Amino acid sequence: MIDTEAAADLDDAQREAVEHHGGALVVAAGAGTGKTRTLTARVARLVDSGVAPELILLLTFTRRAAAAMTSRAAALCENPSVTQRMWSGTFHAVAHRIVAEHTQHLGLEDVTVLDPGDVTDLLDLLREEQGLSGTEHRLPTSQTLADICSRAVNTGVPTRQVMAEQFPWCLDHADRINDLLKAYVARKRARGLLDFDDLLIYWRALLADPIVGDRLRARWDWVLVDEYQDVNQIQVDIVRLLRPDGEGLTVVGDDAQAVYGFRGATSEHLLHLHEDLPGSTLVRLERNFRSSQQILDLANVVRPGALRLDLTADRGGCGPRPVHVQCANSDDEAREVADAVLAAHQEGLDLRDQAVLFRTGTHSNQLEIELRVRGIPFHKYGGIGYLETAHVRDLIAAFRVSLNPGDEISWYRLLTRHRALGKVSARTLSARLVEGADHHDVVSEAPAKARTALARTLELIRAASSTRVPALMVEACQQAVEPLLRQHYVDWSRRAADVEGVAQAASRQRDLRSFIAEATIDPTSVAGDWAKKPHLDEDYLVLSTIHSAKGLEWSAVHLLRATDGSMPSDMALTSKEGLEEEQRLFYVATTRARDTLRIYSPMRLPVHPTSMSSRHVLAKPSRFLTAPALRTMDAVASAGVLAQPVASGAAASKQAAPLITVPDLGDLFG
Ligand SMILES: Nc1ncnc2c1ncn2[C@@H]1O[C@H](COP(=O)(O)OP(=O)(O)OP(=O)(O)O)[C@@H](O)[C@H]1O
Repeated sequence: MIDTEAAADLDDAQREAVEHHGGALVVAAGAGTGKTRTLTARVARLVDSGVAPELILLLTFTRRAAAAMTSRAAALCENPSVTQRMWSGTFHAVAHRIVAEHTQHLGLEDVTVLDPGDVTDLLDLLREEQGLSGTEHRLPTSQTLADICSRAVNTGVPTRQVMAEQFPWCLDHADRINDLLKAYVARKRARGLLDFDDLLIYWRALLADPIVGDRLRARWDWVLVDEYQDVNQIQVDIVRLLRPDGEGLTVVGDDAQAVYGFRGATSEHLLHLHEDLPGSTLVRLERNFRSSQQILDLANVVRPGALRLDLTADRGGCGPRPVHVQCANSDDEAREVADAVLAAHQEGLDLRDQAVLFRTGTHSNQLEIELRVRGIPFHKYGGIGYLETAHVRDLIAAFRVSLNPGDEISWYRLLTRHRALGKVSARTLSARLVEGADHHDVVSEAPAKARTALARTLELIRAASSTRVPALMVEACQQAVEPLLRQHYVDWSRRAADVEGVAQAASRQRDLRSFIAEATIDPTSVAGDWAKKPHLDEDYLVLSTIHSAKGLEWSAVHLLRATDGSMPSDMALTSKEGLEEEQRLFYVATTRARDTLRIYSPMRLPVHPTSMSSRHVLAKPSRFLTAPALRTMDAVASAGVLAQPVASGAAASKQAAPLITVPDLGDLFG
């Protein structure tokens, strides 16, 4: 037997968590204190002590985290079979596996997962059917309706209350919205379609059933959950149903890093679990192995949350204090960042060990231009969402109709990719295809201009459906979608490699259905894994939203737009919860840095976040940069600020006016 603790290099508190026996274990830990390492070592330790990997379930927040932790645990306990035998994945991926195994119990013929794009397509389709898409009924967008529905389902709060609290402008339409959402639920049930929330609801329902629930509980003796602060109520219920008395349960989290309130998560779940399970043990990790004490001094001041954790740096020595850089405007901010990145690079720090973080994708617009002009390579993560993976989802839609011709939403998606087919025709024709209409008839019912392309698509989909060999099926689907996508996306050349990559990965699968479910559940990471990414040996600067930077670390971190309205985002200013979540994001951002941290506050910003317009407003430094926080930092004025003439009183207030007035050309469009 190998000594897993020694192999994992643990400190006393981490070792206590790894070796814990009996009763539930709640590991409450600050940033950089080795939560991931502790969880991984605990898995390795269990296997090492003779637990069969099949009896362990590891639930994580992303697919990538599950894969990384499983392979690290396998390496630690020198048992490669762990990667195949242990149950691990995101809540949604595991839910899909369980639901797919129990279709009969749930009265489902097949499991078709709707991704968020499919959900809005289905809502669009229902609005059309109910005559609600005309301009006389100005209903909120389908995206807003989907958000209201998901919020209600995840929190158990009725839609009317959700609207009153979070979407007050929708209240005038509450009855119509509720009718539409009822129709949405009925259609999903009738067609066996499951959105992401349904996956969890169905899993919870299976666990709540006395017979099936007992069988499922007996499957795992050990349940370990990462990032527990980000679970929502349904996930809490699932965890509690899996381990009702807490025996064999380990949860790990940090209440100050809960940043998924918009998905119904609340930072309180972590502490509630400890309170609700009297026999549970709470282990606190406060020793930080990532950052210098100077960075932690700031992090400790900005850290919110009920768990009073004070981080202490494990590493000795003294690092530079974080720097607060006051900039004249966003161009000046971009120049300052680029200068600092290049200076550090010249001193030997790789670009990839430096990162620029921001609250929202648009905050890096000016910086991206600056980096291109200066020839600094960069890669941007996060904030891309589903739009960026649309082409991958198009290919997946072709796979889905080949496997299940009753998948109306995927037909609809595929048909709308045909140039001469509008939404109305696509809707009518997809309904015909679902009925099983002859493909020749469907083609003859299409608008004349669309017939040739449609005939070709349907022919290839028929070929794909008629083979059982995954590689042949994938090839036919790829042939079907490529010409459509080439016409549909202006930036096709950028997207082609993703489609090729995903097709190749799909053709290697033995179980195409699971692959499709996984790609539907997590298209960004699936596309990211197979799509063209920078080579590992390439050096590039990382640009990332704070959400996407969670769990990561760099030597140097630059945090953009620390101004009120950007961070906290003005969308969050109206509610206490919203503001608290922004503060947790600020904490996540500051704790990503190992050695240097620079926080930028431009004094004026464009009126519209995406525009390069000449209209600017004055911006105040973020309210999170309180006096105690600033005392832990050095203040620096950017070159742009230093170059400005000193202004005071009335002159200073004039700074709200643009520096250079550009004609707005509005008269041209009168
Ligand atoms: N006992 C230890 N000895 C040395 N280094 C450690 C130890 N535990 C963790 N580390 C290192 O500290 C850093 C942070 O660890 P890890 O990513 O597991 O922390 P975390 O708590 O998940 O962080 P966060 O919540 O901020 O993302 C990593 O570089 C890790 O290798």
